[in-house]
Amino acid sequence: MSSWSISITDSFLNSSLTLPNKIRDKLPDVIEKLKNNPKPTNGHSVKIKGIDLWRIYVTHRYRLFYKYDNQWVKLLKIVERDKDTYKSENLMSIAEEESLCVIKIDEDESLPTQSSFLTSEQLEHWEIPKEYHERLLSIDQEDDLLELPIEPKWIEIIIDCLPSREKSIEEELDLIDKKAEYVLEESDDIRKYLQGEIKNFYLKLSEEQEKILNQKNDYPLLIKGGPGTGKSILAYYQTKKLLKDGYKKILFTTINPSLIEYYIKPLKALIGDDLQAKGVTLKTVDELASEIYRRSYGERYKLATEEICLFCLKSVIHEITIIPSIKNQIINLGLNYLLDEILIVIESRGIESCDEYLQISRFGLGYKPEKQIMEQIWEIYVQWKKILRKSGYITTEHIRQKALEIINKKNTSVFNAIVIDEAQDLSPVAIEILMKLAISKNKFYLTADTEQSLKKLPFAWDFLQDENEYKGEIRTLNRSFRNTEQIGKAYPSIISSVETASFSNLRGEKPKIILTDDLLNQAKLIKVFFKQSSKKFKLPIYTGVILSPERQYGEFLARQLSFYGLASEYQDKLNHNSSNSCIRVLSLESVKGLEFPFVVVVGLTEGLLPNYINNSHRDEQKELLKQQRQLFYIACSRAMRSLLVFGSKNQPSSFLEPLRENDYWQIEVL
Ligand SMILES: Nc1ncnc2c1ncn2[C@@H]1O[C@H](COP(=O)(O)OP(=O)(O)OP(=O)(O)O)[C@@H](O)[C@H]1O
Repeated sequence: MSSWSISITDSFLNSSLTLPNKIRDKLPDVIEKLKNNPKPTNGHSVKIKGIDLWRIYVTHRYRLFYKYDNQWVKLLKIVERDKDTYKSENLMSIAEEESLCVIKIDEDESLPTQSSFLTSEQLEHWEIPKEYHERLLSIDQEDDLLELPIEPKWIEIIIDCLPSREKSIEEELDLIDKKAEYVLEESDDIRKYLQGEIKNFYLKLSEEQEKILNQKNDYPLLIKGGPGTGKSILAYYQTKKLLKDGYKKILFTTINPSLIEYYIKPLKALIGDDLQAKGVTLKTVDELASEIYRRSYGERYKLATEEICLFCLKSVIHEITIIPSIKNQIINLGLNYLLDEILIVIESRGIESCDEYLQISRFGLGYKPEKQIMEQIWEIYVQWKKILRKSGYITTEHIRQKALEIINKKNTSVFNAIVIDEAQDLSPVAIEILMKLAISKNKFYLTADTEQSLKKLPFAWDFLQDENEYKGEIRTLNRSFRNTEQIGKAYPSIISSVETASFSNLRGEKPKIILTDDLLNQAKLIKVFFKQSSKKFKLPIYTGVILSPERQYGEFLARQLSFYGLASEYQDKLNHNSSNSCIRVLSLESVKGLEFPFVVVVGLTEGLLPNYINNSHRDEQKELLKQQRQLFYIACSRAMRSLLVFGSKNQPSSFLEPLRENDYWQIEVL
């Protein structure tokens, strides 16, 4: 009876593709043997001297390298036995294998020996789409492969299928060992995968993730954790589990449409292409709220942009009759502060009267005005709303409030379960809408990290705990999977309050900060950084991104890099599209929830990061500074394998100070 579970790596799957068909068919048997007993006592395996690594014969020519521990056998890679396979000393001693029981099979189907870098036969055999063949056949070394504008998945398959040229097999297997593992439920699933019957395998969750997923809860559940701890992953698996448990109508939601777009692929991989048919709705709160609003109030409304809101606010302040000294104080607060006060303090919480406004506990904005001023702000708010309405405009917050009123009146709960990712950026009204749309409050899952809140919103969870009947449970994820150990140690030092989580055992370079005011040289250095990172981690160069605090700066870098021969493109918030053919330059604000192998953050310069908003109160400046520090923290935490930051030499950012005090960053002045 088998007692070991099997996990696999992408490299194992990719290298299985190199196998001739007859040998592929042998894999389930080999895996079954390992399931029964992965130790050399099984009569088929050999331990590699000096390291915790084993190999088992697939056939005379092919070896499967694996590890085992805690009742799990992890299949790393299948390697064809040639002179390269046993480059290293430890692996050289194969004489002992000769006495083992070897599976003898006719290996005629093996591939022809290679003359050029890649051959059409190989590409066909590895099932690389035809459209890429011409470009792939034109290259003559591995480095060129990394710069081809084709989907990263195919480049990774080719790299895994080719014999390693630079690294020893031990080094290569060590790298593979640190990558994600997937669960192979049945030995025969590998054959089904190779025949196209199975498209994906499920990730092997960590113990803490597994525990949260299987927890029986009668309350809303909040899953907290720092960047990269797998909160989104858990949200996907939670959705899958809910379906398995028989829940028919599930809402999966998050903060904006571009993140919804990003989630579609992993959710489909886990659940299937027909999400809607399976009962999973993927929508933002605002999509849901406007659907509800339109059903009652019709389609004839215009959504007020920030510019319109500010313009109307300016005209109200200009025209309103109040004591001049108070008016001056209000003007001194600044239009941006006033708009935040209206949208974040008043509307996002659904405040309906001046009394209520005066009594609420403060959060979000740093500065609390005096009572007299607050009364006038309320008056301005009422007038501002009237002007907006007269001009046919409404705010997103207004739509949410109205939708909530409708839901409260009509009791239109529709979802059996709701999963919310990035809940820290949803307002109390938004969360309340979602709670009301859930038929049962005990199937309500949120993930959040308050250190990653980009808005000045209060954390709706705390608010709901205080003011509503929804008492929930909180669970925390502690292990981060995203970054190398070096990046994982460095970015938390940007915010002193953040504790370093426990990190994956992936290793890389310490992240570098280069201080220079020579922007042309900066573009050249960025190109070198991407080239070196891509080569070091054997990942396609176009998986790298540049994150900029300012559009013009970003556009300049995109132009300059393209000029230096590395195709690059600036993409704004609304125009994100993951490209395989250029380096993307993105705004700092737009990368929440995303991750990239190589990240360059530019603009660590006083005036850019942080960028002071003039005219705001001193307490408010402090809050703004905190927000921008968080933005920098989030940007750096997106980097999976290598991170480079650029700042000014002559106007260094104040955010640099705490980073000089530790040993986690390499700081260089040019
Ligand atoms: N058990 C696991 N094994 C391997 N990789 C994992 C595991 N859990 C998560 N990951 C990987 O870690 C990375 C981060 O996961 P995820 O995006 O879910 O984190 P997050 O907590 O939502 O991060 P953020 O708050 O920064 O958005 C992803 O690449 C994911 O595949």
